[in-house]
Formats: sequence, C-alpha cells, structure tokens
Amino acid sequence: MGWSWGSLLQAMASALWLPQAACLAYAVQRLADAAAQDAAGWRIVAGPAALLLLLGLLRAALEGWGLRRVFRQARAGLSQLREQVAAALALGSPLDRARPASGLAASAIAEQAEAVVPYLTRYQPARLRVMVLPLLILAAVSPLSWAAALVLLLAAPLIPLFMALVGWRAQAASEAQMVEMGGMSAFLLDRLRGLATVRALDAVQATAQRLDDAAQSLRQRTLRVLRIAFLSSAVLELFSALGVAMVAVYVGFHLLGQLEFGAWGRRLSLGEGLFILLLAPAFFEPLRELSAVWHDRAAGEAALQALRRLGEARPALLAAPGSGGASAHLGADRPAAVALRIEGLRFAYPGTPAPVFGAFGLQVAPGEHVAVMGGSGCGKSTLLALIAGLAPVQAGRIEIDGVPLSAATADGLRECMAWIGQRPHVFAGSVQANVALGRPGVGAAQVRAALQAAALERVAQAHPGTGLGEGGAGLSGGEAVRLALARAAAWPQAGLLLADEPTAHLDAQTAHEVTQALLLLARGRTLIVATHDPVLAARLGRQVRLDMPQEPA
Ligand SMILES: Nc1ncnc2c1ncn2[C@@H]1O[C@H](COP(=O)(O)OP(=O)(O)OP(=O)(O)O)[C@@H](O)[C@H]1O
Repeated sequence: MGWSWGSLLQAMASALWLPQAACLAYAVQRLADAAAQDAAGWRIVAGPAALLLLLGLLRAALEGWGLRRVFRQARAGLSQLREQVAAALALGSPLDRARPASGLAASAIAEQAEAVVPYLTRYQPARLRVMVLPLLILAAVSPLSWAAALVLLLAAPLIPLFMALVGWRAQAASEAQMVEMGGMSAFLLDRLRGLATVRALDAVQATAQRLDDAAQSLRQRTLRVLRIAFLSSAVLELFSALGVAMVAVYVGFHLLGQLEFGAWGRRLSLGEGLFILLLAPAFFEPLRELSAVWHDRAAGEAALQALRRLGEARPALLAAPGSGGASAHLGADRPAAVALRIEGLRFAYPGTPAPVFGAFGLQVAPGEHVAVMGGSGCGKSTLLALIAGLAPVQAGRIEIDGVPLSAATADGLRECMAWIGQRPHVFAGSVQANVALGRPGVGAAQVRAALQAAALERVAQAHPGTGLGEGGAGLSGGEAVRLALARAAAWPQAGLLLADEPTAHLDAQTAHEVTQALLLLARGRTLIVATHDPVLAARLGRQVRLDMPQEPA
C-alpha cells in the first residue's frame, strides 16, 4: 500500500517541530545574551515567539487536514474491500461445500475488518514519520554536535531491532487470535441455528462446555497478544529514555565545560545545546508512536489477510459480475416456455473421484413437463443446479432456448428461470417479504397473486404484524414448499421452472395440494422436477431416469 497524501501531510506537520525548536532555542539564546548585557525586554523575543505561534497553527492545520484525509481514505478503502469480499462470497457456488462458514465470514467482514481502519489511519502515518523525522533530526543535530548525533544514532536501531523481533511474534499471535475469534463466531452461529436440535438431543451441556472452552482459549490468545504489545512498548520506552538521558547528560556537561569534545572542535552555545535537547525526545517520538500502534499493524494485516482469503477465487456460480446478460425473455410479462438442450454434459464435484455425469444428454421441448427420477445420490439435484448455472460444467453444453449457458449469459438466463428448492430458505420477516425477496418488479399486487396461486393467503393473514421466525419457524413443511412456489409465481417472466423434490416428506394430502399448485403454476411453462414421488411423476408428461454415478474401478 503506497503512502497517502494524508500520511505525508501528517509527516510534514511533525517536521515543523524542527523550526519551532529553533525558534525556542533562538529566543532563549537572545534572552541570555540580553541578560548578559543588562538589556532585557520582551521585544527581543517577540519575533521568534510570533513565528513559533504561526508554525504551531500551521502544524495543527496540517495535522488535522492530514488526519481527515487519511481517515476518509481508510473508510472508503475498507468499504471497497468489504464490497469486493461480499461480491466474491455472493458469487460462490452454493454447491461448494468448502465455502467459508457463514459465522466466520460474518465475523471477518463485520468485526475483524474494522481493524483495517486503525492500521491505515494510525500505523501507516506513524511508519512514514519514523522513516522521515529521525533522519531530519539527525541532519539538523550532526552539524552542531557529532557526539549527540552519535548517541541518537546508536540508540535508534536498537529500537526497531527489538520491535521487529517482538512484532514477529505479535503478528503470529494476532492472526491466531483472529482465527480463534472467527472459529468461535462460526461455532456459535451454527449452534444457535441448531438450538432446537441441540436441546432436543440433550446436548446443551456439551455445547456450552465447548463454547466455554473456545472462549477461554480466545481469552488466552488475546492476553498473549496484549502481553507482546506491552513488551514491545516497554523495550521502546527503555531505549528512548536512555537515549534522551544520554543526550541531556552530554549537552549539560558540555555546556558546563566538563565534556569538551563532540562539537567539531568548538563549544556549543546555550541556544544550540537547547536546540539539541529539544530535538532529542522528538527523535524518539515517532518510534514511540509506532510502538503504540504496533498492535494495530498486527491486527490490521491479519484482518486484511482474512479478507483476502475470503475473497479468494473459489468455485463460483456462472455469472459475469456487473453484466445483465441479455436474454430474449427479459422484461417479458408473460411466461414464454423455453426449450432446453443438454449435450455431452460432464460434471464432477471437486475432490470426488467419480463424476456425477459422464456424458449426459437431454432435450426438453418448450412447455414440456419432465420428471427426473433415480436413486438417491444419482445427481437429480445436481442436474437442476447445473441447468441454473450454479456451478460450471467440465464439458458439454447446456442451451436454453438456443442460448448456450455461460458466465456471460447465465445472469440473463436465470431471469427466465424459477427455482423451487428442496429446503427453501425462509428469512425472518413477513410472508409477503419472503415472497417478494426485495426483487425489483415484484410489487404488492404480484405478491398477492402469488400467495393466491400457492394457496398461502391464509398463512399470510394468520398473524398480521408478526413475521416468520428465522429458518422458517411458524411454517409447516408443506407451507414452506408453497412459499417456494409463491416465490416462483411472483416471477412471471420465468419460462422454466426447476423444482427439487417438492413433495418430499409431505403427507399424501399435502403432496397432492402442492402438486396441484405446481401444475397450475407450470401451465404454459417448461417444468423439470427432480423427484422420487411416483404419483407426482405420473402427472408430468415425461419421465427421465438417471443412472447412479459409476465408482472408478
Ligand atoms: N456440494 C457437494 N459437494 C460434493 N459432493 C456433492 C455435493 N452435493 C452432492 N454431492 C454428491 O453428488 C452426488 C449427487 O448428489 P445429488 O444431491 O445431486 O443427488 P440426488 O439424486 O438429488 O439425491 P437425493 O435424491 O437424495 O436428493 C451424491 O453422491 C452426493 O453425495
């Protein structure tokens, strides 16, 4: 990350201490000279005092300006980074079982990412100051006294050396702490989601124990990070105090005439000595600041790394970010049944030896209703997911109404599909909001019609004002499937309906009702249903049987 203007402004503000110290030293020298000549009076220091004040104002202005700039830039940078990571996560294929745990991702994006701001606003400017200010001060001191410059020069490298040694461990400890924190968030979120199961199986105690262990471990890691941070500040304070003290001792004894050497063969004046004395603490100041924000560096870099890992390329669904992907059906009000053609399809899940499909082919005419059947694990759900472009295929082609499914066309083609999943995710909120899903173009009228089509109005009106709970609490299994049907019904441009086991786990009566609603919805559209249900399959125009994937010999 390059230096920002804000950091430069802050470094310039700090460098103004040099002329300020010169003004002070000059004023004291003049006062001493005037006292020697018995010609005291405030006028002789008015000039340097006014300049000192002016420089002070300029310094404050530069500092404030720089800080504001750095802060704004950091916030904008972080927002951009979060956007990129969120976009990468959103593009992740739902079929990727190694995708980051939701709790971990949420913790990294929301909480840990905040550590990037102090890193950019405090650590980066402090680092620039460390690189510039000590050199400037050395350049100002050495022409006056090589001895004082030598003391500073000898004390200075010890500080970064020790800090680097300590910082090394700090970063490792900080990274470990972040991993621990993310892991704990992921565990907590997972168990909170499954609280009912945990309680039903009497595993509350064991879960609480694991959570307690995780919290203890996090506490220890946090203390380790703090211990290292304190150690680095202690090292620095010690060396900077020693450095300043040695300069003060040298200048004091030199002015008293006890230490004659060190000023290039001459004797320092009071003003020169004072100038050196004023600059000595300022020489160590940036190093002390850097140490104070050293922990920000470890936390910031660890957070950046965690965000980068989240944004890393993973198996993604087919989509061209930013492109709408033109579709002939886009914007059409009435469903236009689409044709589907699959040729030589090959697909294997990453890391699995046997492909789910070797060279699969299927043709579906517009408006045709097809039941895809076969044993459990033969790839029915996978086939629907591939048609929807939720994962890239390894070979073969899928064409929807003659348009080959690819990253460029997937977004547009998905606009003319509706997905009725096996386990529809129900968001906490009203039934209406769960049907509309915030999709532009799905207004109250469409939602009402969709609820009617899916026979869900009664549920929607049952508890006006109180919404559904997280994960669908408040809906029966059959109602959850009907909610998925309503979501599809609210999307009139969908010419291809993909339904994954819509009647699984339902009693005969509910399965019959869901089938009726599905067939009503599929009128004039192409329908592909993955199912084990022979009754549902018998009501569809065609049945396609998939073979079980062959284990490699
Ligand atoms: N996300 C995934 N990552 C890796 N392998 C997977 C994934 N999802 C499914 N599989 C495997 O791919 C094969 C096909 O799974 P799929 O879910 O498509 O079967 P299915 O026919 O729909 O089964 P069911 O009728 O039980 O729902 C199975 O062997 C399954 O274990």
